[in-house]
Amino acid sequence: MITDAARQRLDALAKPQGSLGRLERLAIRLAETQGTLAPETRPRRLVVFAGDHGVVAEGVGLWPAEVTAAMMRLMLDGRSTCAALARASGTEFLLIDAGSKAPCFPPAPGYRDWRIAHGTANLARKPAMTVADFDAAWSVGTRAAEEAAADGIRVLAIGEMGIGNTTAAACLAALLTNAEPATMVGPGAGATPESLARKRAAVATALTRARAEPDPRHAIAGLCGYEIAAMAGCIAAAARLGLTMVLDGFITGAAALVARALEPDALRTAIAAHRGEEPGHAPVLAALGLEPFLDWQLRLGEGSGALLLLPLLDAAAAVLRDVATLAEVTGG
Ligand SMILES: O=C(O)c1ccc[n+]([C@@H]2O[C@H](COP(=O)([O-])O)[C@@H](O)[C@H]2O)c1
Ligand SMILES: Cc1cc2nc[nH]c2cc1C
Repeated sequence: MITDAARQRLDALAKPQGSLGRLERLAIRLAETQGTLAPETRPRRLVVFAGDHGVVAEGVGLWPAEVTAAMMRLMLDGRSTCAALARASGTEFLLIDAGSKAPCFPPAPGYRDWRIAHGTANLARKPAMTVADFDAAWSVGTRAAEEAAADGIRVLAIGEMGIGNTTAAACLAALLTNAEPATMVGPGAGATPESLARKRAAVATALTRARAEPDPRHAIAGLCGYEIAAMAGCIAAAARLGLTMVLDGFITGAAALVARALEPDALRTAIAAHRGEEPGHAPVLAALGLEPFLDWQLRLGEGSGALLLLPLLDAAAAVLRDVATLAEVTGG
């Protein structure tokens, strides 16, 4: 099995066993995702899925929905954090609009306007989307993964942008881990005590409705976001296609829960980049059974945490590939 082979190779290298610490665990996980002791980390691509959220009308956060479009514009101009970090790590960048309220931007190589709708319904009042729209958004993600595979991408970093999406993610995380809703609610992109109280109330109301829904797809669709559904579809498809995927933060984690709920093998090639500051992220990762590799107090989103792991992924691959074994050195 590849896990044992990778462990044996790392133990045989010209270094004290285990001396590269957690880099060795990353090397093993990377080898597992590609089924080889010579994994590749390039070419690679960051896909950021965008969407807007009707629940913003409840006053659940600090920022207006217009910030989603403003950040998308900045991403396309190459001036957002994720655009800068993608350049710094030699990673292609693609922005996929699955359901934002943004204006139509001019066609650009790094931009796909694959919108299913222009924002979700307010999940505190009614289901966020229909199952048909959920399936359509899932297919947007499938298409993104298939395009990446066709382009020869080996590592797909996955992230999102969407004002209000920590509320949707908190709902999905509570539903799919069976947690108390309040444990999944945090400040997101910023909060006041009042906005936090409104967010807790919105999540509790939506959860009561979703938990009464006998069909899991209906329950999920009623809480979801277009970018979250698209990420879930992308994760499931990337697993099927054998693409190594690097997952970003709390919202991406919630999408991974959705993916696994609908396709049990969806995390076969997934690596969790980091454990972030949002309080629900750690329990989500625990439920996913994924070990986060960075603990850097991140809470940005945009795939930023996934991009930060990529140089370490290069390092892990280089160790597996380039370091001699002790037997080669000693001739034994
Ligand atoms: O990735 C994370 O863990 C993360 C944690 C907090 C906030 N965010 C980002 O902030 C936005 C959502 O925050 P909010 O408060 O509007 O729900 C969205 O664009 C996310 O990318 C992301
Ligand atoms: C400025 C800003 C940038 C972001 N990037 C991802 N989520 C975000 C939320 C805000 C508010």
